[in-house]
Amino acid sequence: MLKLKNITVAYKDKKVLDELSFYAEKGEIIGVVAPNGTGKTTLFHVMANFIKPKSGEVIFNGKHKYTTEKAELSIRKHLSTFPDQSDLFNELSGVDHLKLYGNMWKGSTKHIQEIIDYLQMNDYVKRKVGTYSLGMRQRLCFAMMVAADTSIMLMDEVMNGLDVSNVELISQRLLQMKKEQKLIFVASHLLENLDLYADRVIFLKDGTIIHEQRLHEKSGLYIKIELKPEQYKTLKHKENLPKEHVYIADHLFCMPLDHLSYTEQTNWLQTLLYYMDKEITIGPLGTVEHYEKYYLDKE
Ligand SMILES: Nc1ncnc2c1ncn2[C@@H]1O[C@H](COP(=O)(O)OP(=O)(O)OP(=O)(O)O)[C@@H](O)[C@H]1O
Repeated sequence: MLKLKNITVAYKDKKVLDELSFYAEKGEIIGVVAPNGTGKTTLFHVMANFIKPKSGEVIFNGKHKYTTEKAELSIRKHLSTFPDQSDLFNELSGVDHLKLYGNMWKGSTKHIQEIIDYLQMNDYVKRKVGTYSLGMRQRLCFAMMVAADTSIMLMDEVMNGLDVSNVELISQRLLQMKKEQKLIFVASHLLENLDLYADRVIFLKDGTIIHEQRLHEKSGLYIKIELKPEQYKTLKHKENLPKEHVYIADHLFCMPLDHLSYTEQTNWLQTLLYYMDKEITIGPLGTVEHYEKYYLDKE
């Protein structure tokens, strides 16, 4: 559905994206993760044609590219981007904004009341946006995307400034839209939240995708335990650790369980229980752990 081919973007001589390639299908939610200033927004701006890459191309449905104004218009009918809070009109109401997006993309406003009900916006949606809190504005921005109802949605920092119950509400709606075969990109710093709904999480570094984590495929199980560097050193010295183990960001030891017999797994658990301070968990490496591995580890 959406292909990025060898995308390079540079601001002056600083390369932000470097020959980045990627393919995404409908019905996917893709998390985009990286520290501040790495290039997530730049990537979204290339996909939306707000920035022309120095080289490379964006291809929709195998053929449409941003080559002419006409081609861009036909792509933009199917693609919406998360509004910036500063783009909202303070003198208009939330309903006005939803009608605007509904009319512009879907050519209808009939579906808007359901969105208002779902996102629990009835109390304030008729008021001028200038009176909204940060969280109310953010919810409105998400509601505008839902009103646009496009097949591709680029959501930059969708969960910013939202409380726990709103994060949950929006997460559930994202899952519903995925079922409707939307392709949704979510750039977020709420890493654990991505594990709830993303199919894949891509990690950006040095202008490219350094890791792609597929969340719904069966992935390896690990015993995970917090260890101080001295404890890890002792463990390493005393035990014959398998080379596949990982020690992340000087605090988390992860011991792979795959390929071990039941007895070996039990023995390792007993060994590690000796070091337990807080808790031992068993599970696959999640987005948080990959993040720490790629961005917080020194080597
Ligand atoms: N118009 C611009 N001119 C010069 N440099 C820019 C411009 N826009 C972005 N950059 C630089 O490109 C890099 C990537 O910025 P980008 O906004 O894409 O990062 P990000 O990963 O979205 O960050 P954040 O998590 O803070 O939103 C940063 O170093 C930024 O300073």
